[in-house]
Amino acid sequence: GDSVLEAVAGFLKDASELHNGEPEDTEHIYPEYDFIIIGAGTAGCVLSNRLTEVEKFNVLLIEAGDAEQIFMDIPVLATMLQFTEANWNYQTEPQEAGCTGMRAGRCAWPRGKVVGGSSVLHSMMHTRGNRKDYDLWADNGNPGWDYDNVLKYFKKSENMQIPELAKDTKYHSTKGPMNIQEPKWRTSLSRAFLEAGLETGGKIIDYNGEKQIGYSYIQFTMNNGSRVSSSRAFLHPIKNRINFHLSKNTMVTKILIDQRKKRAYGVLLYKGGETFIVKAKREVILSAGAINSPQLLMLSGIGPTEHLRNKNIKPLINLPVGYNLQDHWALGGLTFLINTTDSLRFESIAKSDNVIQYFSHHTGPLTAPTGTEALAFIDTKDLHNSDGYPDLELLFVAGSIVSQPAYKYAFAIDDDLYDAVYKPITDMHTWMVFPMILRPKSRGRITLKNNDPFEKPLIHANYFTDGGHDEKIILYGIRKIIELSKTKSFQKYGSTLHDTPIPKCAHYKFDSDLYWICAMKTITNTIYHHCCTVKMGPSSDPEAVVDPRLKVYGITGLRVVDASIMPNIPAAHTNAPTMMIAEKAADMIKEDWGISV
Ligand SMILES: Cc1cc2nc3c(=O)[nH]c(=O)nc-3n(C[C@H](O)[C@H](O)[C@H](O)COP(=O)(O)OP(=O)(O)OC[C@H]3O[C@@H](n4cnc5c(N)ncnc54)[C@H](O)[C@@H]3O)c2cc1C
Repeated sequence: GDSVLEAVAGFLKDASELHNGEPEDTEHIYPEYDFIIIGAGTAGCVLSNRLTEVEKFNVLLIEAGDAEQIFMDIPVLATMLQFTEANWNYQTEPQEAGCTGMRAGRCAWPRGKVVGGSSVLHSMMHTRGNRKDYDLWADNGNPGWDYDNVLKYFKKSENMQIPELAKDTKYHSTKGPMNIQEPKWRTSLSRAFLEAGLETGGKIIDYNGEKQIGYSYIQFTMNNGSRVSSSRAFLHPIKNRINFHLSKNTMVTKILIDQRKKRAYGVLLYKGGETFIVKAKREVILSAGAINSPQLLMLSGIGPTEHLRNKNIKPLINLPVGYNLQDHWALGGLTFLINTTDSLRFESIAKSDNVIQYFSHHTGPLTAPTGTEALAFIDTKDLHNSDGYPDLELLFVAGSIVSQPAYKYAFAIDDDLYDAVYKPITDMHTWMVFPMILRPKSRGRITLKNNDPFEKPLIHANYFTDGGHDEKIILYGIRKIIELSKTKSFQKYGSTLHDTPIPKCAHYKFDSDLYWICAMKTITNTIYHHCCTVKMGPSSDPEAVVDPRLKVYGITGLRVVDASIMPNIPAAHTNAPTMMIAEKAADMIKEDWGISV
């Protein structure tokens, strides 16, 4: 077997690779740079890499959080990271319909506050979305964002390590910095999910290939069994570029704007107890993510005039910043009990043998990303069209809320609800599927609580406020999952629906449509794809904040490049689309400064 010594050696090697690989915290920040990028998240890391390819550009990347740590790379620990300093720890405001069974009626919205941003907390699922997502962006007045144009940017990041998929060179590449793998270890239940899909008329597909409808194991942003954050893929390789500085533990509190020229000329920073100004010769680029980017714009006077006045901020440019908030969410409690021991449970993962195996060889159950193993994309309006446009995703998990003590806290589920419904099955082997809406019609909003940059903004998720469309999609998903549970493939495990009703919904007949609609509004789970709060659109679009080249309307020297510019949420987990946005933005920025791409 593997020796403890071998594991210790492996651990030390991993730790020093990470420590020596991440760019250092720059000691001397210059008074001026060509470009200042705010936020070292998914987008900020990609941009920093691509812009510093041009030797005459110098770049300062500013990150509020600290360095990435070794335990953050262990895939099975992903959810635990939410309890560290690396999480901004946001919560939604109480709302009329969703999240009512979560603690104080608030859903937890974790976001990465660390070098690598949310790509350090995320579950590493790599999905691009559908051709129609991007064709629609283009049709709505954003030339250059159609699928044929963005495909090359999806490919540019990618280093596809799954051999069968790498052969499809029209859709995949092996030349980019971001490794894509299948995990080295998975439960047998994930195969049951795919087989159940086949039994009920589905197909197995590469959802990042030509067509998207069907069932698949998940492709992950992993290398050799551990996480690849955006920082590992894009910042580590540029550690020694002399035209690149990274400042960690540094908050941008304001974007500075010359009011006469209407030009962004720098940022106000807070680091180590000091406040100071750094100027940008060419551009300030905001990549602080879908919650912090709108917050920082509003703090700087760019936003809805009335709202800014109410918060004692001098309005400079009236734009609908913070509106159009979109997300993917699901019923989080649809649990099936099994009569075998094949699910992923915390106590069986956290065994010393597994830990030793992980650090010796990067294999075993610690390489399983939070138990999410397989998925299906479904077009509920055109079921038999393999080239359809999915509005529903089924996200299979080889466990459930009872599989790991941390889940209850991560999802912020109310104690009484948990005790009534889940405590009785705490020790059982289970699986679940998130019935996840992909193209919601409900729209939320980010607002400021006040004008203090250290105060959290307010998140109005507004789930289920669209008059009934969104709940029907999730309901369809619930019915489909119950159908899958009854197939031979899942009956091999004796799968049965956990049927203890949620007390709040117990006045409806269990398993009736009304019961499930009540359940989804009670145990509402975000899938963490917050986006769209700084919408890209043509000048004729009253909701647009940035133009199709991602420049903020009415001002020069300021772009936004991150998940907040998406006009509509794609039918995808949003990390890969955010990398694509940053790859494309880098080319646009180079072009605009006379560099041929
Ligand atoms: C728990 C979780 C699980 C997820 N799972 C998946 C998944 O499996 N697959 C997937 O595709 N997507 C997933 N996502 C979503 C994905 O991670 C995000 O869509 C993506 O990382 C967004 O990138 P971004 O660049 O827009 O923002 P971020 O990556 O969040 O980067 C923003 C950065 O800006 C920094 N920042 C913010 N404000 C300031 C300031 N004032 N000054 C300085 N720095 C600042 C932040 O600290 C952060 O590092 C998940 C997200 C979470 C939170």
